[in-house]
Amino acid sequence: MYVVTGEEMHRIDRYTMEKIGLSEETLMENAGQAFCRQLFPTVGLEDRLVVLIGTGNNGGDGFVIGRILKEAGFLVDVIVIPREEKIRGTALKHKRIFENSGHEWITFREVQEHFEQLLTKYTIIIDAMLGTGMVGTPRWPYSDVIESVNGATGRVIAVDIPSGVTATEEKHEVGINADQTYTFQAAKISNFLYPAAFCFGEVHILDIGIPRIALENTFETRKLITDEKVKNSLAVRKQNAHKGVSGKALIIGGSIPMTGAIVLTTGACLRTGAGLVTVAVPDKILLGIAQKTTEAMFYPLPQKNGEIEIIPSHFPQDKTLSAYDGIAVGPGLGRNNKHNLYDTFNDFKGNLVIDADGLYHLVDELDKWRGGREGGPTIITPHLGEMARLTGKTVEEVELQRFRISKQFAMEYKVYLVLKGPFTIITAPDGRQWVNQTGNESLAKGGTGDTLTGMILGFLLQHEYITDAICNAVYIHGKTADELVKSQDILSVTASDIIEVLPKVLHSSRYQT
Ligand SMILES: NC(=O)C1=CN([C@@H]2O[C@H](COP(=O)(O)OP(=O)(O)OC[C@H]3O[C@@H](n4cnc5c(N)ncnc54)[C@H](O)[C@@H]3O)[C@@H](O)[C@H]2O)[C@@H](O)CC1
Ligand SMILES: Nc1ncnc2c1ncn2[C@@H]1O[C@H](COP(=O)(O)OP(=O)(O)O)[C@@H](O)[C@H]1O
Ligand SMILES: [K+]
Repeated sequence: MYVVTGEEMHRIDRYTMEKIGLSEETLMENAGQAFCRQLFPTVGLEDRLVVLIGTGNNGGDGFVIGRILKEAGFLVDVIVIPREEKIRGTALKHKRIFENSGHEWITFREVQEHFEQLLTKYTIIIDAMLGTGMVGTPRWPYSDVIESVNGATGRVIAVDIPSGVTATEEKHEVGINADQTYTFQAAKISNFLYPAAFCFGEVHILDIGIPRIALENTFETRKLITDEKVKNSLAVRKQNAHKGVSGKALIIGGSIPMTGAIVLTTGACLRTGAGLVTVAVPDKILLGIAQKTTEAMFYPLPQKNGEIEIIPSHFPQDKTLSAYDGIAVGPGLGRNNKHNLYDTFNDFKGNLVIDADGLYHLVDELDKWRGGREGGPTIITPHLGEMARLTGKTVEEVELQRFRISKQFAMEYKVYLVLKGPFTIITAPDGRQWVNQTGNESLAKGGTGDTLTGMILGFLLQHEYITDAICNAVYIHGKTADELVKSQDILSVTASDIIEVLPKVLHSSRYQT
């Protein structure tokens, strides 16, 4: 399942037409047919439907949908919003097919005076006005129609994308608030960017017969993490495994005011398969942490200002770091001391995960990190605020362009970047991206990110491919929240709950059918 911009989708369409030879007319017919196949089980003969049609190919899809619904005997009105003569090209062909089949449509001008009143009679409103070809903000009369539809009571289903929303990382002013969006062939990028994401409602991605090669050959990969991908890529453990080959993890952090974070990271790391976990914390808080992490071992360090110092002499590569396969640094680390992350970890050969306060300190040494470190891969897991700090942008700027900004950063600093939040985006140093769809707002609570860090580290120790490990951790993390809200109020979920249900969710993800 791919995620595309409008421009990329147009390139894919062109490839399909020019290189493969499927005509636009056929694709439009397929799109309308696929839309109706999805719609039919949800409509009854008592429903009153309306299809709102625009000038472009989105409107062309609307004529196909209108024709199929009328042929099937549904009560459906078709309203052309712009002036009729503006309809051209393939959309015009399908308008003629609609008319030649003996069906009638009306113009918006005819009903403009009582349009809002008219909308109240429809139980289903199909929005085929503006698609991925829209530029800027919707002009009149679309602007008024969008407002009226948003005030109507019927179920609103957007064709391909809610009208008014662009398939870009640009801010949109006004858009249809759809209950459902039936989108064609690939998810559209704005589906995962707020506030546009609010407009989409429940999304269904429908196959309209564009061959896979057209997608693979025409844009750089941006994909959804699917249930199937996770199921097929979860790590397995060999029968003759022992703790020494199941991954040795070192988790660095914890401070006097923040003891819980590292407990959560450690718990999650163990629950995702780590063979041995060692926790590096200030000696003064070791005992308290030890009481909560039965299986962990400890690497106590002198505390200064209630925190540890990450400097090469505290973590010598040959005597200490070389014993570990993976390291996570940052949970509860604190911000009082100065650290030297780059020189401490540059030669470390395993995977290095940097989170939370680790990212806070990373900002001070960013220049050194450009191009990546020498020893091995680095994974960073910022939320929007941390990403804003890393890039010197505002949170709003990052939120609007999460894909573009992640990609730029991951490629420049040669890191695997996990930009957290609803629809977490994972970017590899070569620019490939994956979008996660699991999880919910119950995760908006302190400690849930610390848990994710432990899961990422745990999976990195098990998986062959780094991107599989990260995607699977992010997906399972979200799925624990989805599982928890089935029986627990959305306000009540805690980070500890995630660790508690993790074994069950991991098991069910592995064996799901
Ligand atoms: N090209 C293809 O192969 C296929 C395209 N399909 C449909 O085609 C859509 C894309 O078609 P188009 O590229 O024609 O684009 P649209 O259908 O989004 O419409 C663009 C039209 O809207 C007008 N327009 C642009 N910006 C506007 C604004 N701000 N205010 C008012 N009017 C504006 C333009 O003058 C143009 O006529 C997709 O979303 C999808 O629904 C499907 O039929 C499947 C196949
Ligand atoms: N509204 C939301 N929907 C889905 N996931 C969310 C939402 N809010 C937060 N999350 C997830 O919860 C975690 C929060 O991480 P973070 O902000 O680092 O928390 P902390 O630092 O307190 O541990 C991330 O994995 C993020 O993707
Ligand atoms: K639309």
